[in-house]
This record gives sequence, C-alpha cells and structure tokens, in this order.
Amino acid sequence: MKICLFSAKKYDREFFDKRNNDYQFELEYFDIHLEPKTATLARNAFAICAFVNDDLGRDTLQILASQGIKLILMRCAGFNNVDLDAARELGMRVARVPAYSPEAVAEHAIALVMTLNRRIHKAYQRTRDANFSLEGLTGFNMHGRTAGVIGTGKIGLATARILKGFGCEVLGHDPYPNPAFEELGGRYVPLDELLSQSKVISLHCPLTPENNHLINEASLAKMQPGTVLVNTSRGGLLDSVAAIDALKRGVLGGLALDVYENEQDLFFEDLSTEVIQDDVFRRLSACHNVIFTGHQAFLTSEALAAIAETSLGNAKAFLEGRSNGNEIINESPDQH
Ligand SMILES: NC(=O)c1ccc[n+]([C@@H]2O[C@H](COP(=O)([O-])OP(=O)(O)OC[C@H]3O[C@@H](n4cnc5c(N)ncnc54)[C@H](O)[C@@H]3O)[C@@H](O)[C@H]2O)c1
Repeated sequence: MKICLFSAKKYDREFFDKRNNDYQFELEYFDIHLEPKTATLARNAFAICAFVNDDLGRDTLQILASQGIKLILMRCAGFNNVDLDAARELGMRVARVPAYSPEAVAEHAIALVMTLNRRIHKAYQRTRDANFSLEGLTGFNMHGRTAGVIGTGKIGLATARILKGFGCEVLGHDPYPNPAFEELGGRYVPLDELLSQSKVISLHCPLTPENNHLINEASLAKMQPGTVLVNTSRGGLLDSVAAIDALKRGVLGGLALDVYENEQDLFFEDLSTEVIQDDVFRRLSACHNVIFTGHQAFLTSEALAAIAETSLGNAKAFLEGRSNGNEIINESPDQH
C-alpha cells in the first residue's frame, strides 16, 4: 500500500523510513511542493502526506481524488492550507498530527525571545570578527517581566510554563480558557490588556479566517514601546507591513519570526544564490532587531519521530476503518 510524501526533506525520509519498519507501507518521496501541477505524481497510492506549505486547495484535491487518493495525511498540527469542504465533497479523509511535541515549538519560541533580548545574533557576528565591544548589546531581565501568550493550547501552555520558570508574570488570551494555564499561575485577560501590559508577546493560536492579521496596525498601536513579539504559529497572524511600521516607530523593540505570511515562496529551500523578490521580507530581514528562522520550531529529533509514528499510525487506522481521534475532516480549522 503506497503513500506519496510531498515537500519531503532528508530528515523526513530518515524518520519515516525508520518508523516504517513497523508498518511496511511503500513510501514514495517528492522533494517538491504539492500543488495542482504536481498532484499527478501521486499515482497508485491510497494516501498522500503533506506539510505546512503544500497547496491542498480544491483544484489539488480534485486531481488527487481523480487518481484514487482517499486519505490526506497532514504531517503537522495546523491544517489551514486544506480545503476541508472540498475534501468532504470528494469523499476524502483528512488526518493530522495534533501534538507531536509542543515543547519543541515552545522551546524554540523562547530561544528566539532570548536571542533578541540578549542580542546573541549580534554577539555571534561580533566575536567571530574579534569585536568584543558590548555597545548596543544591553538586554533586559526576564525575571519580573510580564509576558503574554496568545493561544493557550498545547504549545502556548508549554511556553507559559517556561516563562513562569524565568519568573515572569504570564498573561494569557484564549476564547477557550485552559484550566492548566491558570493552574501554573497564568492569568487570563482581554486581548487589549495583554497587548498593552506585556513586554514579551508570543503567538500560539491557529490561523483561521477570523484571526488573519490578528496583530495589525491597531493591535500594534496598543503595545508598549520596545515590545518583543515572537510568532512561531502561522505567518498570517501578523500583518508584516504593519510590523515594519511598528519597528520603525520603536513600538516593536524586537521581532522574531519562525513563520511568515508569504513563506511558501521562501522557506525550506536554499535561495542563497538568488535575489529575494519579496520586498517586505527583505525590509524586515534588514532590521537589526528582526530575526527569522525558516519554520524550524518543530525540528527536533523527538518531534520528527513522533510525526512519522503518528502519520503512519493514522494511515493504518484508516485502512483498518478505525478512528484514532486524529481525523479533522469534520472539524472546522478554528475548533480544538
Ligand atoms: N512553527 C512550527 O514549527 C509549528 C509547529 C507546530 C504548530 N505550529 C502552530 O502552532 C499552533 C498552535 O498549536 P497547538 O498544538 O498549541 O494548538 P492547540 O489547538 O492545542 O491550541 C491552540 C489554542 O489557540 C486558541 N485560539 C484559537 N483562536 C484564538 C484567538 N483568536 N486568540 C487566542 N487564542 C485562540 C484555541 O482556543 C486553542 O486553545 C498551530 O495551529 C500551528 O499553526 C507551528
């Protein structure tokens, strides 16, 4: 039984091949994105396995369905790039990996905050050039600061736990409060209060049509000068053009992005010999207090092993006609 994996990198092959010893599926890997013009590659398979920047819109799904694909395996938690209505109409099932390692993403978010705060990115460059001046490297203590977590599900909770460990006061905002967040000492507040009180703000809610550009010109205007904002969730949550303006005005004292709203043309590829055409990305990456990582928050060996195990387990459950709780075809993207 064959599964075609799209956007498959070396590390995906390594972990899927290893876990597949127990499952014995036939795995075919394609390094390229899934989109209408590549969907025809998925021949003689019952399932395809896709990732965050693959295009699973109606056109792609129609081509896949016409080739007999019955199951979409998302090897990630988010599924904002899947047209669930189309999948349902075409009789396709969609499954995901709801929680492979919340700590992997939370730890990366905090690594980004600390890199910006303590200017590690600048110190790294300076010391390699034997420049040991400390001018311009002043950070702030996390201890005693207020940090805001937007979205207090699995990853937001893991982030809040680390922030609490630093000795931060942790504010949260979530339409569905999580008792575990309050148990660890977090305090729920309205979004405006979180924006205006927090020195550090970390985004951990899914991208839905309702919260596209949740952080926009109006919400940035509510932040205190010098706020550090980190987004490891989905790029569309932040209006990047408004962020440039907030950086210029000093409202944002630091911006760390593991995700970017137009990342599908950039991330996961080596573009080091090309001129980047995205002017918003170029303006952001030219700021001394902006750092990017290319959607790597998930990238730990623990997370990759869990992604492979759960994805293959989802395929097995489908073939056995079982539900294992990872199906999303009947959910809308903003549901838990
Ligand atoms: N960068 C990466 O590598 C990476 C890896 C995994 C997940 N993610 C992203 O992280 C997101 C969160 O993952 P999770 O496992 O914590 O999901 P989760 O479902 O456990 O938690 C998400 C929380 O966000 C809340 N929420 C929804 N809309 C909101 C809004 N408008 N304002 C505030 N809160 C809102 C939900 O109620 C829920 O509690 C995923 O949707 C995905 O986009 C990124």
